[in-house]
Amino acid sequence: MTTVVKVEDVHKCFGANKVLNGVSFEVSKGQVVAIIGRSGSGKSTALRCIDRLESIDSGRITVCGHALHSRKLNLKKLRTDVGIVFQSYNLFPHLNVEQNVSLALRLVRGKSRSQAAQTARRVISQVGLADKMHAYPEQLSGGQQQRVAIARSLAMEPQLMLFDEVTSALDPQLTGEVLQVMESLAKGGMTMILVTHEMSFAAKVADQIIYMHEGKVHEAGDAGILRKPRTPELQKFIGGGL
Ligand SMILES: Nc1ncnc2c1ncn2[C@@H]1O[C@H](COP(=O)(O)OP(=O)(O)OP(=O)(O)O)[C@@H](O)[C@H]1O
Repeated sequence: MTTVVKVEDVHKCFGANKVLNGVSFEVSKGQVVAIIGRSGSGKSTALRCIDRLESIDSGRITVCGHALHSRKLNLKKLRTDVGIVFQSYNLFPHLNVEQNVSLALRLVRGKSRSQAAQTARRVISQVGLADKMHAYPEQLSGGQQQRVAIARSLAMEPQLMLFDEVTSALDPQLTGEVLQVMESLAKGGMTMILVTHEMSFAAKVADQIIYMHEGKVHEAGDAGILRKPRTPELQKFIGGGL
């Protein structure tokens, strides 16, 4: 199986705070990996290192064939191969949905206005917002705005999608509609890494669960580790069950 992400013995400090303390894991093409763990365990930092939004102190990370430690790293190509969606949507308020999604296609991918609009319409329909094509962000719910943010990433045709707690700011109903889009992406074969607090979603969709604890991969495996955790730390984290 093709390896899309290889993280090897990664260490990272913020000042005296050791945030990643020897993290290693691999993600194969088409796999969905959920990173779970307590607040402050280093989940988001690990994810951000994969897109080179954070640099690392030691270790190696290879993503979609890009060696992130290489001096020859093509950051622009890395960023087009890897899509990342955050908790905050960061849409342009003065642009409508179609324009928000097509902007990067024109600026980064150099597509013509009509080519970009065509791709935008396809991915906006994919996230279930065909009827909101000309709406402005303020006219959309949080869940709809988050789906636009996902569409914006999809438009770049990434090989890997990273999701950093994308439903944390949403109420349960809106969370459901965003998770549904993520689930359909997973079923479509997209390689995905998600940092999430949605345990039942992780159990349902992820091929691999990574439990981070104090900057390390403390326990990893398929969804079975959520039903039968081996370590007291993961048992305690899951608490009363899914
Ligand atoms: N840019 C930064 N500068 C300094 N410290 C940071 C920075 N980013 C993260 N940290 C610290 O690194 C530690 C891990 O943060 P990180 O966001 O990776 O944790 P997390 O497991 O994703 O937590 P949460 O679930 O609350 O988002 C925390 O102690 C945090 O304060």
